[in-house]
Amino acid sequence: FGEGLKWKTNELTYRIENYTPDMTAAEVDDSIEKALQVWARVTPLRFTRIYSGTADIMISFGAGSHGDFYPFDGPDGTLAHAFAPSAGIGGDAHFDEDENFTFRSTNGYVLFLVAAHEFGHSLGLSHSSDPGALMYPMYNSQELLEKLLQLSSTGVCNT
Ligand SMILES: COc1ccc(S(=O)(=O)[C@H](CC(=O)O)C(F)F)cc1
Ligand SMILES: [Ca+2]
Ligand SMILES: [Zn+2]
Ligand SMILES: [Zn+2]
Repeated sequence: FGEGLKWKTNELTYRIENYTPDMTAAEVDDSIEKALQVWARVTPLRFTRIYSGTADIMISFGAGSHGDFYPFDGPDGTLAHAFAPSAGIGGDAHFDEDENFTFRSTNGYVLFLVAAHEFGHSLGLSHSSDPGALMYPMYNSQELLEKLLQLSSTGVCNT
């Protein structure tokens, strides 16, 4: 949505406003953190979690119409959406509560993958035509998951 904008600072805050019953809170926190780390490794950006007030990236789960002009569509179809950088709703990421999000298993959508993709939008990226790319608008989990995991795992070992 409105890609092409860029954040004016490298210090971004994020806030997890609510949780999905599909996973434990710790798994949601971990998926979000890892998804942000993927971008922190390839950009000068740093992400700080806050627990109240308005963060640059407000993360929430909702189903159907959830307060913006892009109501979700029930199970499958759109899994989530995110807004390009700007004040207010800019940068926010919404996840379709009607999806079954999982932590690592393949039955359902891996939240880490979906979040990493959505945060790409939150950072102003648009879609890639390369089917192996994270920003490819289709969810092909296995290949993406391996690619991201080794990416983020290498990130862990050398930091
Ligand atoms: C790999 O991560 C995602 C792939 C596809 C989607 S999506 O099917 O919800 C996508 C929304 C988006 O591109 O963010 C679609 F266009 F609706 C979200 C995350
Ligand atoms: Ca959906
Ligand atoms: Zn929304
Ligand atoms: Zn996308």
